Amino acid sequence: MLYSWLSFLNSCYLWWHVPGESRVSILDSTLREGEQTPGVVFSEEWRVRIAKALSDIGVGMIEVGDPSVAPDIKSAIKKIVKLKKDGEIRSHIVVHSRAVKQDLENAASLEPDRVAVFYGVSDLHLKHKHRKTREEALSIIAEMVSFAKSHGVAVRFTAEDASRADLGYLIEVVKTAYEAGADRVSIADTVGVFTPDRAREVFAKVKAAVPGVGLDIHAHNDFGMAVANSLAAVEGGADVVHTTVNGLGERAGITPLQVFAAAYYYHKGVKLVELEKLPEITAMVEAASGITLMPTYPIVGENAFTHKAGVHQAGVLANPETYEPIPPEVVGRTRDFSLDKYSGRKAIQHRLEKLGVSLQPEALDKVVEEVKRMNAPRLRDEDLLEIVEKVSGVRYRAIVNRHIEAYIWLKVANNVYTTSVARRVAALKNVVSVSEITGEYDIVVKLVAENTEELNQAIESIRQIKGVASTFTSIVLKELPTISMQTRA
Ligand SMILES: CC(=O)SCCNC(=O)CCNC(=O)[C@H](O)C(C)(C)COP(=O)(O)OP(=O)(O)OC[C@H]1O[C@@H](n2cnc3c(N)ncnc32)[C@H](O)[C@@H]1OP(=O)(O)O
Ligand SMILES: O=C(O)CCC(=O)C(=O)O
Ligand SMILES: [Mg+2]
Repeated sequence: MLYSWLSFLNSCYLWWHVPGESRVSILDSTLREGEQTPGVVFSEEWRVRIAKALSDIGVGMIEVGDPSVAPDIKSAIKKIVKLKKDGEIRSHIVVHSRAVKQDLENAASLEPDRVAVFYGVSDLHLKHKHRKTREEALSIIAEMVSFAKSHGVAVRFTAEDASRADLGYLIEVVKTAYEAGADRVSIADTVGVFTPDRAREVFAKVKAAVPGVGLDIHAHNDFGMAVANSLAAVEGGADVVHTTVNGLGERAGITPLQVFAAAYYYHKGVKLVELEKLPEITAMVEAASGITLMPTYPIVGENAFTHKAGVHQAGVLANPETYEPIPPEVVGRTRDFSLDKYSGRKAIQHRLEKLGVSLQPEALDKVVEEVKRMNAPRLRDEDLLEIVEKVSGVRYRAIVNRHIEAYIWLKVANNVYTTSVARRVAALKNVVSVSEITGEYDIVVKLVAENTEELNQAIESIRQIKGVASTFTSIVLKELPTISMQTRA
């Protein structure tokens, strides 16, 4: 009960990281930028599930798509907005739109919390895409922002390709959008050319020139710097960071939610979302998008908390901080060791102890030698036990039966002499042992059969014995070696 209250308070706190606050919050664009990943389309059902999951982990804003792109996107946005109105989603809902009146009307008609109007502001975009001068663009931006605003929604203006725009002109753009009614402006690094220093500088200068405006960083990952640039933009004055789950998006994608949130926690000590739920949402978006992460992916990749080199493994066994930036549990992960020729005595001994095997130093040395000779990738527990068996001559692996073994628990009817029933059972074919016992049952019988048909017949024969009131059958799946078996070998 206490836990669910704490969890509820935590999610309120996370959700409250919304614009207008001086704190940083996340805008997740998996449903808009993420669906711009080549090969990805989300079904309506996935869109709604992803939106709920993002809200549940405490994302401040969710960019749900552009309804003018396709009918299914519009229909899913309607469902998501309804869930927001019904209180099932707490994040602010943001709808994307070109600076086109018809598109803006379409976006605003869905009654999201905010409409985001984008327009390219670099000379490249102005000349080749929009075929407009800088001055013409300023008046289009002012007109479209105030048009959107007149529909009763909050408005963000996105300065597309801002990182390649002239900084003086970018500041004019931000002022224009702000004065026309956009309380937030997204400074987009559309082709990922920011460096952390430049991102920090641009955000600081824009913020100094237009102090009242809230600033978003939308960082593409073309040179692998999206997370670093987003952190630097925050230092410069951004208070909303755009992310996608698993870093989906155009080309190399944008800032991955999981990596940014974990890095922010490491560097600033603040949890922007419920970090321990990150593996869950990672798997959800992998399933929805059909794009699986490479094992070395930070934070949520399979190897992110797995140690291989013996020196690392020994260090981690002494103190995990030696080779881990944050404890895996913080982000819902667990630590693992990959054993192969790179492992040393400590890691191998540790794994064997976990398997319940304790070796003398000389035997351990032999096992380590054998592991190093093998040149095999990633030993499974079964492989390691096989090596130990080879070295020691002792059987450690579970014995999987080729025939069927079962235990039959019998209840004897009232006023029937238990031993007379036990004797009759003992005389049957397939019976290995019969014991009279205390407790809920009176007799336990061990049976061995070649197949299920034979087992079934044996159980039937037991049931037909006069005085047997009821039976309960347990089939043996695996038999483990006992200390006495190990000593015998
Ligand atoms: C950096 C980003 O990711 S911003 C988000 C980009 N989002 C999208 O592209 C959404 C998916 N796009 C689509 O479904 C379609 O391109 C639509 C529905 C938006 C437009 O389709 P069409 O009308 O057939 O136009 P088409 O795609 O051929 O060309 C884009 C047109 O939009 C114009 N345009 C581009 N950006 C903007 C903008 N921000 N505001 C207004 N017009 C714009 C282009 O100049 C071009 O117009 P033109 O035909 O006069 O040259
Ligand atoms: O709307 C935004 O903030 C960003 C638009 C976009 O996807 C981009 O410029 O890369
Ligand atoms: Mg983008």
